[in-house]
Amino acid sequence: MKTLHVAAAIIVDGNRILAAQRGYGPMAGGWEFPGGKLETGETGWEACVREIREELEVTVGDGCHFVTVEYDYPDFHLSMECFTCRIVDGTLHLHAHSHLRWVQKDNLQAVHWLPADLEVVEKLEGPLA
Ligand SMILES: Nc1nc2c([nH]c(=O)n2[C@H]2C[C@H](O)[C@@H](COP(=O)(O)OP(=O)(O)OP(=O)(O)O)O2)c(=O)[nH]1
Repeated sequence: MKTLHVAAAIIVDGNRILAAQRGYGPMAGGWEFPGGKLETGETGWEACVREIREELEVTVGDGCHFVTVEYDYPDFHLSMECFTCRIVDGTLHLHAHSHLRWVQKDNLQAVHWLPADLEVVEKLEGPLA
């Protein structure tokens, strides 16, 4: 089974986290942490910063590795490095998603996360997040 290497941003603003709804493809409608596939030679964090600029037109900083999710979808394996970070420059715009929503940390189940993201959400709800 092929493996997709993805970097995702857990963008934090106080008690809120940014959730993005996929607007196209087989997982359209599901909510995720914005990000995308690593390009050759990139670190996870470099890919995260690039993808967030491309998708949302903002620069993220203060990246801190939070978790790497290993998840088997029916047709591929997902290896997803997730970084907590914050917006340090720019204003949010929608390019790759249909909606954005700031979700309170204590109400993360308010949106329907993609299956691989549930592990991240559970960890964010835990005492050490
Ligand atoms: N960015 C992101 N992708 C996720 C998350 N959870 C999850 O299962 N995925 C999956 C969806 C996609 O199959 C893959 C990410 O790839 P991607 O964002 O480049 O999406 P894509 O293949 O549709 O992109 P593209 O080549 O059309 O630009 O990982 C998440 O929280 N963030």
